[in-house]
Amino acid sequence: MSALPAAPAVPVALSAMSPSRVVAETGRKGAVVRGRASGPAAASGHRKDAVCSPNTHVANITRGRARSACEALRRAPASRVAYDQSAMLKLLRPAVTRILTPLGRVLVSRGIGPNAVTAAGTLGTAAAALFFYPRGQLFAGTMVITFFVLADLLDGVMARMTGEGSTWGAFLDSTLDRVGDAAIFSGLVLWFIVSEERVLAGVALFCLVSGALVSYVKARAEGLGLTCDVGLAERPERLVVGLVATGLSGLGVPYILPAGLWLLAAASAVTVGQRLLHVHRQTSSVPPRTLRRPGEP
Ligand SMILES: CCCCCCCC/C=C\CCCCCCCC(=O)OC[C@H](COP(=O)(O)OP(=O)(O)OC[C@H]1O[C@@H](n2ccc(N)nc2=O)[C@H](O)[C@@H]1O)OC(=O)CCCCCCC/C=C\CCCCCCCC
Ligand SMILES: O=P([O-])([O-])O[C@@H]1[C@@H](O)[C@H](O)[C@@H](O)[C@H](O)[C@@H]1O
Ligand SMILES: [Mg+2]
Repeated sequence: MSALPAAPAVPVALSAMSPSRVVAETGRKGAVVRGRASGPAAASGHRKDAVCSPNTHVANITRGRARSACEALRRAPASRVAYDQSAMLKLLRPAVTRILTPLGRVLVSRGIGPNAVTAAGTLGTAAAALFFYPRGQLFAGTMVITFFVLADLLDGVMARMTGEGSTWGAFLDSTLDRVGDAAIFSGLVLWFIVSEERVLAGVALFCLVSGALVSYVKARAEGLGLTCDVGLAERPERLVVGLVATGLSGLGVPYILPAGLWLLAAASAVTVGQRLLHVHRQTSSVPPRTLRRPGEP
């Protein structure tokens, strides 16, 4: 996930930017393309920032790659490019970062690196989900999973703090997230099978698959040099809805788990649709030869 510009991002007359004025700001995960637009957009006093290749960390942005994504955006009609359709929980990131920073410092001072935290977080999440959930220990499982899943925020904090962020770290972080998510929803599927709740087993399976699809669409789009940082239910939203519903159900709250899972299934499906549309809008206005496949110069 990436930090968005502090002020609300608004559509900007990107076509008014000259490539030389497009600057890929790095140093945080999202690269923000900043330009001075002229015309009505400038007169309105709106910020002239557009998130460009937002899921790409500085370590894995080459200037050419950033430029290719920016070019794609630049060619798209401004009115058809949505810049800020992202989910709301990322607004909590600065506060969460402040809270986790002291812990990150302690770990770093003991020689623990971000990749170790990424791996430990995934191992803990997967083990807890596959141990507690199939036994119906939904509250205990949720508490342990919540503890480990927060490592996904801590690793990024540590990477930024130490300047040890790496392309491998970014890749590992995203890949292991898929393992953790799959374990959480597989644990629930197994529990529903054991308790003969076939419909809910199907809904949990749908959440697993659609959540993975949400992430895949974004990764594939970004691999092609496009942007896809949009959607109602990004990973933090999916986790909060899934874990709160499961945890409360474990405490005996009736109907909360089916309600949460159905909500999550619908929100994930909508998010896949939003992302497909976002990518389609970009591709329909970009000549095919400007799209790069990974590995192509
Ligand atoms: C009764 C109602 C109770 C309600 C309780 C609600 C509680 C909610 C509590 C907390 C919510 C916190 C949400 C925080 C959201 C923050 C938003 C955000 O942006 O999150 C993103 C994170 C991490 O994403 P990512 O991994 O992409 O970013 P990083 O910063 O980690 O990495 C960035 C770059 O760093 C580099 N790097 C990283 C790692 C590495 N090894 N090397 C590297 O180089 C690399 O370049 C990276 O690209 O997203 C998450 O997905 C984590 C979300 C956690 C959600 C918590 C869910 C828990 C919620 C509730 C559980 C409560 C259950 C209660 C039950 C009942 C109680 C009575
Ligand atoms: O696409 P999505 O699943 O909502 O969210 C994604 C996370 O799940 C992934 O682990 C992270 O590294 C990506 O940056 C992205 O934000
Ligand atoms: Mg992380």
